Amino acid sequence: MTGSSRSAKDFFRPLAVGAPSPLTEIPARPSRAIHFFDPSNEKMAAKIPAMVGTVDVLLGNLEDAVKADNKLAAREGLVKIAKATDFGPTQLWTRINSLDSPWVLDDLTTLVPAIGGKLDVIMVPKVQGAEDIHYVDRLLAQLEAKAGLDRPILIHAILETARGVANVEEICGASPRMQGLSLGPADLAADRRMKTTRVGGGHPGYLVREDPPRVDGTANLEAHRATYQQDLWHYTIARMVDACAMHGIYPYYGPFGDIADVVACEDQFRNAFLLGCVGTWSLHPKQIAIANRVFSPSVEDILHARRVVAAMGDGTGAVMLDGKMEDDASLKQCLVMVRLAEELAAIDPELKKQYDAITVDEEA
Ligand SMILES: CC(=O)SCCNC(=O)CCNC(=O)[C@H](O)C(C)(C)COP(=O)(O)OP(=O)(O)OC[C@H]1O[C@@H](n2cnc3c(N)ncnc32)[C@H](O)[C@@H]1OP(=O)(O)O
Ligand SMILES: CC(=O)C(=O)O
Ligand SMILES: [Mg+2]
Repeated sequence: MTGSSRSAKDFFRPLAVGAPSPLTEIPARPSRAIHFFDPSNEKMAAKIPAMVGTVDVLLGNLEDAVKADNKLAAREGLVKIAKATDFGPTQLWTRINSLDSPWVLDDLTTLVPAIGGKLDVIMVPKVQGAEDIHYVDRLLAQLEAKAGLDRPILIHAILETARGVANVEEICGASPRMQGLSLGPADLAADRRMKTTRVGGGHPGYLVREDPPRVDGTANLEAHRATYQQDLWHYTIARMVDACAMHGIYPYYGPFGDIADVVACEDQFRNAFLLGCVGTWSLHPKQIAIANRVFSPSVEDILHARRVVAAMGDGTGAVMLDGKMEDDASLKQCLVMVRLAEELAAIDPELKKQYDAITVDEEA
């Protein structure tokens, strides 16, 4: 409840008479790829029904990347697609326009009555602090009550301003609707006055160089020295992950704009996965497979995790496995993997087959 002006006993009370009760726990629904589409782009929109079941989240984007002249068409297009499509296991999200824009009020007052029953999560861009979440929270409660919705729509915030990063913990704890956070590297870079011009990913100038070799104690500054590119986003992602974990919500990478560079995209996604993110964005259909692969634990990882679980028995003490010590803390890490695999297997039959084929030899 950090940063909220509500007292502890009021935190889970609905913010409007007749609004659905807030959730006390955010469900861990698989969301490896949040796939963006522009509902005003007829060609793109026509592909969406066939993508149901192939991606964990479909997100109708109304904000940046949608032309100002197309804002109304995007909103109406999303309503049309949502009404006409059975999303089955796939979640439907939207990214509304920023809270200071001329479009956001109509976004919310149109979408909630029209398709609120189908919308799982509303992504709010350029969130600066808890006050932005409080505003959306109350408005959603009023709109949900009016529309007679029986479950609350969740909120996902994009971390894309310096103030937002500084306030990350209070943003995560601002409402029981908070589902998660995504990194917004493009707007964040601009807001911080970083000197990059890319959408996510690394930069060749952001590096460390190995020390010069020394000859008789003297540095040879003419010698070749390897350089290692560093991750521009490590600090922000690490802050996001901690803030989300602290509040029981979910962190995500964000967009990787170099669509052609699938290798660097995979690396960036994997760094985020290893640091604790549960998913990422996909801007182009070819990024979906990358995200699904990266954000699903590998068969090798699950085999190892299950072996540790089997070897640890009741989960206390310490054992040796393959020459390494395993104990209560490594068991907990393995259980994170095993539980994630179970959640993913429940919605991904191909992955289920792979995980089911793993046999754990308890003597090994
Ligand atoms: C910083 C931020 O805010 S990031 C979030 C905002 N940005 C976005 O949402 C961008 C979403 N993606 C896009 O707009 C597009 O993918 C672009 C502009 C990046 C590339 O588009 P194109 O040049 O058309 O890509 P490309 O030619 O490879 O497309 C191949 C096919 O996939 C379709 N396609 C492309 N992107 C998508 C998508 N996101 N969803 C569904 N279909 C798509 C195209 O319509 C095309 O269909 P076709 O084969 O029938 O002609
Ligand atoms: C994700 C996003 O909106 C940004 O990078 O600005
Ligand atoms: Mg942005």
